[in-house]
Amino acid sequence: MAHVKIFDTTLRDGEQSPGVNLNRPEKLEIAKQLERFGVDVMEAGFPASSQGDFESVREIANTIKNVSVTGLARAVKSDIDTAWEALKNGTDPRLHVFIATSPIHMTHKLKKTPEEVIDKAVEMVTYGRTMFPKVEWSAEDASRSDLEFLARIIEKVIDAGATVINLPDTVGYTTPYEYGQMFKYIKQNVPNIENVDLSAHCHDDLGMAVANSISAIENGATQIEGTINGIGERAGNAALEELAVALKIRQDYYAPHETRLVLNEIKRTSDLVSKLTGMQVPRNKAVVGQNAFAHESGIHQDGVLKHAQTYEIITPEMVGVKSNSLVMGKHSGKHAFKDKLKQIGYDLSDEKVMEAFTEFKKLTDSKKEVTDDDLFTILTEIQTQTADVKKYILSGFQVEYGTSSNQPTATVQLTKPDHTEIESSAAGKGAVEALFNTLDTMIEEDVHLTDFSLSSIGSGRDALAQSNVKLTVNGVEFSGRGSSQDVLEAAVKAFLNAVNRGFYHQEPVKAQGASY
Ligand SMILES: CC(=O)SCCNC(=O)CCNC(=O)[C@H](O)C(C)(C)COP(=O)(O)OP(=O)(O)OC[C@H]1O[C@@H](n2cnc3c(N)ncnc32)[C@H](O)[C@@H]1OP(=O)(O)O
Ligand SMILES: CC(C)C(=O)C(=O)O
Ligand SMILES: [Mg+2]
Repeated sequence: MAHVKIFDTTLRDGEQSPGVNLNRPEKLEIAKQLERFGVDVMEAGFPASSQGDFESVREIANTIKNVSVTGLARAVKSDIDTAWEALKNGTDPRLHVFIATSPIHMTHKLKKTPEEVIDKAVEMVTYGRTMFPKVEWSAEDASRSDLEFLARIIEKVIDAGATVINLPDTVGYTTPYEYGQMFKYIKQNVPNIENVDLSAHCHDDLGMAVANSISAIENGATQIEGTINGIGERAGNAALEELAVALKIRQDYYAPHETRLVLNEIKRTSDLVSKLTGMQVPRNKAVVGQNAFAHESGIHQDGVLKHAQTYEIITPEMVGVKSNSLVMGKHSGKHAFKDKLKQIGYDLSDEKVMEAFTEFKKLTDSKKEVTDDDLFTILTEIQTQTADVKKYILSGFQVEYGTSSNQPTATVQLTKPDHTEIESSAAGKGAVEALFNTLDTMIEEDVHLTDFSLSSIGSGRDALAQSNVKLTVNGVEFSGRGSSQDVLEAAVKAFLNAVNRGFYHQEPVKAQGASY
């Protein structure tokens, strides 16, 4: 079997999704899960882009031991120096340096001639290799580049020491046939290409990212870059879970290519990324959507009952979808609880286990059966929350509303970042709007709501509600999430979570590298 290496960029290109802003504990939690999932390389961020990103990349590189951690850099010396500072203590540090090679990018964005771009690429790869044992070089917008030029620059950067050559379809423009032909051309026309890994990086603007990635594999790519749930810049990147399952299910066709991903970690990885980024997975999404294994119509149900494979090509078990085991409840004790945490993949400090146990017990007072999904939600909150950061904290709220002529009115009590207690009231067309209007009057930053959603975790009247909010704080978009058995409380928590991220991000006196 030929091993196709998987380069995950959820924490870099994935985080470039508008409105997604992960804090340090959240990034670390995703990084740990990517390690369990078995990716070969993870791109933890773009260290030169901000102090927060630098700190996150450094912490991930220092923590993750079984995966090579990389960080992105422009063809700029100071970006490369910063990347080295962040990555140098990692187990297998590698640099990912890029420069655009298409006429449109070189002329209008970089304002450089093709020869200048070659010189810069060679200079920066050479420089990167003075520190990094491995250097990936990306030809940004490769799919719209001149092939002869591409071959020329690739040969030179390999001579300069690049160990991986990545050919991105940066704007999701190419088709599977064209993209495959580009890989074939490079294999045939770059004499030293056999010395390096050849990588594909696809975007999904025309819905072809996974198909393009597979075409690249068929034409010589040895590494595929993508993200969990396909999140990323604009329409996103190639969804790694789809790629991995496609290679597995159609191994009759794609053999000898296979990944080393642990397929039954797919569901947990997808859930974690979705929860922490606030990017909900569409119900009908391949492999991880809620409907991916649901059969609604009679003929299909009949077929599945008679023989599952009539309509089911992937089993839920293969990707780690479990039927909800409702074993935790009011009478469960600490031992069973700790065991359950391990089963659902959480390794918490003793202090956090106790915190989680208290939350769990609180929930069992009002909810008969606590599902794995409920626990996952509680644990994710606890594992990624940050203490000692200045923020708005909800003290309480009341809402008066009904369907008659009364206008819904909310009263909210908050503790402000400077620890003063405030209370305010406002009305709205509905209960949520009344609450959000009230919060608006209390928060000093300029806040505008751009998106709000509510969903239930599991089913039943007593299910937990999860809310996701996107809003702008002083013009910059932030997302927030909150969960509670009460839908209004979930909404308020999500609103404040987004505000606090914005507040922290923009606070001029924020501690360098602290998380929000
Ligand atoms: C295809 C991709 O996904 S590329 C990665 C995209 N990701 C991001 O941009 C997120 C992080 N980016 C950032 O935080 C900021 O853009 C920074 C810190 C990197 C740079 O910020 P600024 O210095 O304010 O520059 P700004 O973003 O406005 O412009 C980018 C500059 O980098 C240059 N540039 C772009 N790509 C490259 C490259 N690969 N190598 C060298 N220079 C580059 C541009 O030409 C422009 O230069 P100019 O200022 O001389 O015109
Ligand atoms: C930085 C590069 C690899 C990128 O994300 C792209 O070209 O899409
Ligand atoms: Mg990209």
